[in-house]
Amino acid sequence: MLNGLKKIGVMTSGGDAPGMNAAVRAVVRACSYYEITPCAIYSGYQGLIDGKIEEMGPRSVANILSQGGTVLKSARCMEFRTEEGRRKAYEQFMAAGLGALIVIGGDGSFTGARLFQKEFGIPVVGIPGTIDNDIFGTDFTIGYDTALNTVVDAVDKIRDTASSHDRLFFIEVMGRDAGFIALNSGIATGVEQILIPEINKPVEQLIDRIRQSGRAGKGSSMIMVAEGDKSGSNIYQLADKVQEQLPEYDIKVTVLGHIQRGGRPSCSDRVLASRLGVAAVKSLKDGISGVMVGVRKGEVALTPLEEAIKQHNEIDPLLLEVAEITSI
Ligand SMILES: Nc1ncnc2c1ncn2[C@@H]1O[C@H](COP(=O)(O)OP(=O)(O)O)[C@@H](O)[C@H]1O
Ligand SMILES: O=P(O)(O)OC[C@H]1O[C@](O)(COP(=O)(O)O)[C@@H](O)[C@@H]1O
Ligand SMILES: [Mg+2]
Repeated sequence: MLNGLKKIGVMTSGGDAPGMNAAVRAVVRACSYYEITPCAIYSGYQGLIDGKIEEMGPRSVANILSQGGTVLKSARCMEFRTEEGRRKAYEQFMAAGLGALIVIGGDGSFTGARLFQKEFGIPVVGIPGTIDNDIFGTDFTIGYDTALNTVVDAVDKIRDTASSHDRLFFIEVMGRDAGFIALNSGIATGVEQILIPEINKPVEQLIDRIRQSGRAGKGSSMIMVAEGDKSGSNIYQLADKVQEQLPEYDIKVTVLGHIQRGGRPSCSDRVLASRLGVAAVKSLKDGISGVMVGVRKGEVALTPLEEAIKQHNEIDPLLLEVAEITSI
């Protein structure tokens, strides 16, 4: 026990992501290593408000490293968005004797954590866990690599049937606000077009490119669409618009959905989660809070939560160029 820090609470919050368990395990084991008592807070901020808090030890996290989902459960909690909800959470936090909080989640969870620190002086540290990879201050978020592999596996299968029937497929992947999954998995699967929220591509341009692909001798085509793309009001409407202009094409739509959030974490995600879990505990132990732990250029790096929330990772234009060049 250092700096008078006796107990750290850890929770997972927002959309779950493969590798969250590996992060929980690392936090719990690092706490035990530094003689701090780790406490599980179940179901995110909702569990904190409801006092679902339990002491853990190194054996409580046995065999969760390789499991998808989160053993701590996750939630989207409206009540924590209110001052009253956060006060209830504070009361439970103090009643459990906690001295600091580690939140594994996305930008929304970090916004809540920052408010919690600001309003009640609770030291908080964030660990980026979301498949979307849309958190500023880290090159990779926990769950992203696994989700990419899941998408690549699924899209390869779709390519088999698309090419057997000479069909045009629209495939929707997750990414409410960000196109990282779509862009990278799209390059990896050789799709013909990639639509992402960061780039506004007019439907007419998309149709021209599909026609060009046809003229170039392509029998099948796949269009990767990030959930947050605004080319149509949704992927079905977009496919309908294209079908109107290209009646000769046999068009199908596949929405990959929550399959992308499940499954055993990849090796990269397990290592990333382990590194960040340990780094989060070390940071609190050293008296540093109000930050997110991430990895930049291969090194663990701390970013003020405020920056992690407000800023956004940019799409690499060179990747867009690679997608364009390799799909002709
Ligand atoms: N502006 C906010 N103020 C307080 N709490 C918030 C805020 N935004 C999000 N949260 C809390 O964080 C939870 C997770 O946020 P959400 O955006 O759903 O997921 P993620 O953390 O993955 O981005 C929310 O359900 C809510 O409890
Ligand atoms: O299961 P839900 O709550 O519908 O969440 C779906 C969302 O999960 C995400 O994959 C991740 O979102 P968060 O990181 O904000 O939790 C989004 O791209 C997607 O819109
Ligand atoms: Mg989010």
